[in-house]
Amino acid sequence: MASSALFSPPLSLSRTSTISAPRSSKDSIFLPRGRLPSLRLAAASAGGSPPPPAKPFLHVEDLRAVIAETDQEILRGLNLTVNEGEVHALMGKNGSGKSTLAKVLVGHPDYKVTGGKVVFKGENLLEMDPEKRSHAGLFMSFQTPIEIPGVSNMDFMLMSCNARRKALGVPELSPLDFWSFLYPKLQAVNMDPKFLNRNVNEGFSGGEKKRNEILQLAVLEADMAILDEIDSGLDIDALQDVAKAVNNLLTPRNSILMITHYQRLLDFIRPSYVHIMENGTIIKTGDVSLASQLEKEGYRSLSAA
Ligand SMILES: Nc1ncnc2c1ncn2[C@@H]1O[C@H](COP(=O)(O)OP(=O)(O)OP(=O)(O)O)[C@@H](O)[C@H]1O
Repeated sequence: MASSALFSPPLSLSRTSTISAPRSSKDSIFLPRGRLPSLRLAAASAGGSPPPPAKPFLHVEDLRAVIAETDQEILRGLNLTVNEGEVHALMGKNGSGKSTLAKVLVGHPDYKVTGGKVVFKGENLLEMDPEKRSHAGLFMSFQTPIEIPGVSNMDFMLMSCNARRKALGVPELSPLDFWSFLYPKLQAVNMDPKFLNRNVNEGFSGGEKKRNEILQLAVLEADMAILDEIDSGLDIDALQDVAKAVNNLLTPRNSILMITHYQRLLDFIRPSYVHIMENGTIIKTGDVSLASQLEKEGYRSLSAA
């Protein structure tokens, strides 16, 4: 199976077998995800019943990983917890290990885990093969999405969708049913249906590839999406379309870890937390103001060194 099929992930069929249409028509681009923690606190201090405790989705503890071929260590004792319903942004200088973390989490064979643990929805993620991770609800959108010559986009999405349904014991969709399932998602991503007849990502522009990644995410209904620089190569309209589509997919029961270099993405998809990575570990965590500080003062102001 093509690697992107292995790493492109799954849906939460446990909660619904279809993705609902965009929640709000009038552009939920600016959904206040970043306010999740403070809303919890506000509810508690207002004397209402305390909100249920946050449910950990992804728990990474002291994670160490090397490049399989050379044994060069890239992840050096990384800790991270993403709870259900949260959006986390991961920032950091070039080469700090952000994409490596993402690829290690989905089980990319270029890397070997040498220490630590990763629990995803209560299960040991590191014991699962990449396909099982996908079926468990983990999705990764690659920084440079791969092309799959000879496989039409439509066939690829239908196969990926039905592979997960099969794994979860949910009835597979016929091509006709799949079209009804897919059409609102195409609209949410503002993508021309003609891209479905082309081979996966073949000849797509950078922006078209990113939209296609988000369409895959919508089709697979992942519980947790790791989005590696979905903003790179997008013009401002495409960035807004993609951000809007991502926001429309967000519910209180799924989570996002998005890797980015730029605050502008965080203006559209508001994170609950921002983490700064350096030299294979997270050196600082804060709210979205960390990204503003970076924008103004650069990484030198935050460096652990
Ligand atoms: N498969 C590999 N083979 C060789 N070196 C690798 C491999 N994967 C990662 N590296 C190296 O590991 C380091 C971290 O790379 P990674 O892509 O994770 O950084 P990043 O923080 O995502 O960078 P950027 O912001 O530039 O995308 C880099 O020095 C990179 O060259």
